[in-house]
Amino acid sequence: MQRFKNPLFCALDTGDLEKATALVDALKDTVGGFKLGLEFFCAHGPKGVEAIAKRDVPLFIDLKFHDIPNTVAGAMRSIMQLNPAILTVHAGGGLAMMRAAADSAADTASKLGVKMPWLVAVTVLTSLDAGDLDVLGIEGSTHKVVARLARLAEKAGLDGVVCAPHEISTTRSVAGQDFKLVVPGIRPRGTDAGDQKRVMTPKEAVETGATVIVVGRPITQSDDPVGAAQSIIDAISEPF
Ligand SMILES: O=c1ccn([C@@H]2O[C@H](COP(=O)(O)O)[C@@H](O)[C@H]2O)c(=O)[nH]1
Repeated sequence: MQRFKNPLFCALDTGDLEKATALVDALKDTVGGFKLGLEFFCAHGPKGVEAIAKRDVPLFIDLKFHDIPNTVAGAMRSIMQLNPAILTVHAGGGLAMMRAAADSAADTASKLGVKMPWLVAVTVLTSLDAGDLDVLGIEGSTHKVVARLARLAEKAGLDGVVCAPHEISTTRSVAGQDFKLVVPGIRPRGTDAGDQKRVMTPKEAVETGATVIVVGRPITQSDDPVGAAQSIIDAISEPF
């Protein structure tokens, strides 16, 4: 049995709690879950997350932890109190940091008696392209870098990675079949890419093998968020 009713997670990138809760109430029967990120968490913290969690929806808390192993292990103990379904760290924090995160999450889940969330590592942000990697002094294509970081995340015991749709096939070829591929950078045809540089349509991403697709602005900034979400679900013809 799959963990979520469908692969679509809606990113609630807002500091407005009323707007976020209204979107959850409107969309909860349509989408598979909701992603709360830095903007929401910096504005409302754990209490804001609890207000959303009360709606009994799967929550992806996307804080992309990136620090020394001891600090990330502590952050993981704290965030696990909110019973998330998915959590993120940055793969660039390295093997020891990712191992510390995985160990801390597993230990805390067992102490709290809650289900272990999927712990996934951000590889190369979807807002970056080959030119940006070059400027950062990172050698190799986005495919090579994502594959390298995915192998490292798997070795650290993580459940999967966050990658752009373009790297789904490469990542699948270097990691196990159960490895989760959480994929932002999703744009229904005709919608604005904004700051995203590596984008694909929902249908292409799911057909290529995304486990979860993350869509924010094309839904939340639409005049009809429920209609926008439903048309994404309709476009993903394969059963999840
Ligand atoms: O590489 C990454 C990692 C995370 N994200 C997050 O996904 C959503 C995408 O929102 P859109 O409005 O659909 O662009 C957003 O919350 C990001 O923080 C990402 O885009 N890329």
